[in-house]
Amino acid sequence: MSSNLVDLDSWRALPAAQQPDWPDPGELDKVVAELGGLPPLVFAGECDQLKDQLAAVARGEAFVLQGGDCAETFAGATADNVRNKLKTLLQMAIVLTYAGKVPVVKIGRVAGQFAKPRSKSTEIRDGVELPAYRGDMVNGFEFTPEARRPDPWRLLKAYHSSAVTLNLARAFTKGGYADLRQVHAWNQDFVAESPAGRRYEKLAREIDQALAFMRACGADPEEFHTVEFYSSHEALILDYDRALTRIDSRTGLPYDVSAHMVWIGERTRQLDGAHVDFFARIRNPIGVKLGPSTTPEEAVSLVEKLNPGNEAGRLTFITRMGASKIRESLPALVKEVSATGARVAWICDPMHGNTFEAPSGHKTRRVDDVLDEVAGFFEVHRSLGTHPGGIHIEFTGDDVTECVGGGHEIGETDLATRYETACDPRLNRSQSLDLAFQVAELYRG
Ligand SMILES: O=C[C@H](O)[C@H](O)COP(=O)(O)O
Ligand SMILES: C=C(OP(=O)(O)O)C(=O)O
Repeated sequence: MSSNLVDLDSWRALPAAQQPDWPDPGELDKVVAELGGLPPLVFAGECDQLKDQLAAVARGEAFVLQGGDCAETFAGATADNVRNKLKTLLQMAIVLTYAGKVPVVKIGRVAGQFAKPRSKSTEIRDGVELPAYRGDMVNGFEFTPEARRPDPWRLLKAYHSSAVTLNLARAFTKGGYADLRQVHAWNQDFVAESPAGRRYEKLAREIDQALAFMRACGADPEEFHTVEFYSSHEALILDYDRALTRIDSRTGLPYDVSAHMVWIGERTRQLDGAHVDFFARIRNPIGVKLGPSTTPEEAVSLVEKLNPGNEAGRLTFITRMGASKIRESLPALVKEVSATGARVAWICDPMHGNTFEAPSGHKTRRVDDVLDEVAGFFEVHRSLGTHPGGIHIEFTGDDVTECVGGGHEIGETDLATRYETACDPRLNRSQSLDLAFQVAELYRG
């Protein structure tokens, strides 16, 4: 067995946070063996293409739009859901590209985002205590002992749901749906009812005119007809991502081919932990979430462990500080990491530091806080002369009522109207477009 493969299992000797308490390890072994024989979901060469694009992001030449569900569900792997999510991502990307005048790297939180770290390992309702829901990859959302019992066979279902989702995403992005001539079509069901939709429609008309002019000049580049779209998820359940880690036939190097990009979450980025060890050995572009408690020394140590060769595009820091903390917590991290000469892309997750519980008991976020954290992210990087490289958001293409505020002024008492998330509150389509317009203005400066 090559040294790479042997190294790939060294994480098993280290503490691994947030792992399910599988009732029967023997069943897990059977699932892992079966997963290990299944085809890759992505090609290592595509991972390298994304790495090149993230290198451009780190140089300030491109901008990341990374987003999707907080937690994907097996039931959500449908054509309508994938199309609606993609449609919103494409609309946001168009706004950023046209209004922000910057190439946009489109990465979905899709086709693998089926596992969730939790603040508490159990949940109590009316005196009944059950294991917390950890995502469809682990257990069921229903509050029953049967549903909440971790089931390793769900790992296989997560693989197949990921394959279905990725297949749909590839079909939509390469098969004409993402053609720029659809720029109005993506908005048809939206424009009348939403201020953001009407604002988008004005921009779409300008784009149409620009496209007509380009065609009249004889220009009709392929980039107008398809888009590059990449998959990503938090590689939380290491048995899943290890089983889908394969040696690339071109380079002899290991890639986690469950997705183009994977990231380490805020709760699993321990320097001496299993996740950092595993991530240090795969060659994908990788991300690490950094919360307000991150010290500059930790950030520098993460660079040293995860990208000792200072490979361009390899490492992205996804900061999730909270609107009230970003302006004080981010500068020292950026300064210290930049002082080492590390080639790191910095993107902002304006969601996870801004969660609170509404009086109704729903977890929610204020759109104003989301917008303010992104503004703070740009302010810090502009003041330091570094690059605000992108945003990482939880959104849906549906008109859910999960985050308060935005163009439709959703109030805390409206949350129950259409609260559908399996874990954390997501921006709805209108709120997502509002965010894209603000980011475009911030990017232009
Ligand atoms: O998405 C991130 C985490 O999985 C989530 O915020 C945890 O939620 P909890 O604090 O309700 O466990
Ligand atoms: C769990 C997540 O975020 P964090 O690790 O930053 O809490 C997430 O992005 O789903």
